Amino acid sequence: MTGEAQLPSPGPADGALHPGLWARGLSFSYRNQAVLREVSLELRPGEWLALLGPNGVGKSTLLRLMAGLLRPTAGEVRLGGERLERLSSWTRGQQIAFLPQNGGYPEDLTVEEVVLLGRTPHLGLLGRAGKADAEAADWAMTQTQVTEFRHRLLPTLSGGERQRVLLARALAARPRFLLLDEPTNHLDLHHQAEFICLLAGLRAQGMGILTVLHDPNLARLADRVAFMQEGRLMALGTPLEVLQEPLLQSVYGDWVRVHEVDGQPVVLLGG
Ligand SMILES: Nc1ncnc2c1ncn2[C@@H]1O[C@H](COP(=O)(O)OP(=O)(O)OP(=O)(O)O)[C@@H](O)[C@H]1O
Repeated sequence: MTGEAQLPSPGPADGALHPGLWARGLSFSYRNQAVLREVSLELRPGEWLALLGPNGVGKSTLLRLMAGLLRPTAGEVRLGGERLERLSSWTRGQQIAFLPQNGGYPEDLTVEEVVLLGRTPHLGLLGRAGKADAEAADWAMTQTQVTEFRHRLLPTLSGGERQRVLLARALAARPRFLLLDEPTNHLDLHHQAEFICLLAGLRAQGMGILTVLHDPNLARLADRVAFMQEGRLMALGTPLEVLQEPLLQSVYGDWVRVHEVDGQPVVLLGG
């Protein structure tokens, strides 16, 4: 575990040194409320990085900054060495897909049409979807098991079904980096397990995935875990390094217990 992340020095070789999506010294305020303070972390290609922390510490804000949807008040985000704001929104959208926590959704489009919206950054000026776009949407619907709903409107789906459709929309862009804010909300245990398998397949294809989660027992399945508290990165490392009882108790209270089972941390409430 590295504790508070060190700022790597910038330079012309950044792209080679940091092929991932790299936040460096990020600070952010909403009006006068400082929400993030000097956060540095890199989402590497092919890894699953889980971001944990209590409510309101700035996790969603960090994801929005890394997606280029907010501008930092200090620090920067780089994609393969290039500053995010130097890239066009098309290029950004092709490379980084973002699933918001409570994003709205179009109520009058079918599942298939919503998933195709994920292809927008790849469409030309005329905005017409072609064969490659249809294939990418089909692939995304298959991955998230929503093909059977393809002709239904979103309001007619259950919360978990809709969550999978919105994940499919993000996947349809076939991005290099996928930023998911509480993607397992509404998912039953079966679909959580399917989601974990899906992430394994995507990582094998080189996709870097950053998920905000509240369940440490899901986060322990990630390659690395980042832990935030009060706008700062408190810990970054393997699940075993980060999911330690003293850290979790200091943040969540004494009722949190961490047991090691087969070399894995298992987090329980009470007893
Ligand atoms: N648009 C906004 N305007 C003003 N303040 C905001 C805005 N969005 C978030 N905040 C505040 O910024 C802080 C961080 O919010 P953020 O949503 O990033 O936290 P979070 O860690 O994702 O929380 P949670 O786990 O509850 O989703 C909170 O205090 C929140 O009230």
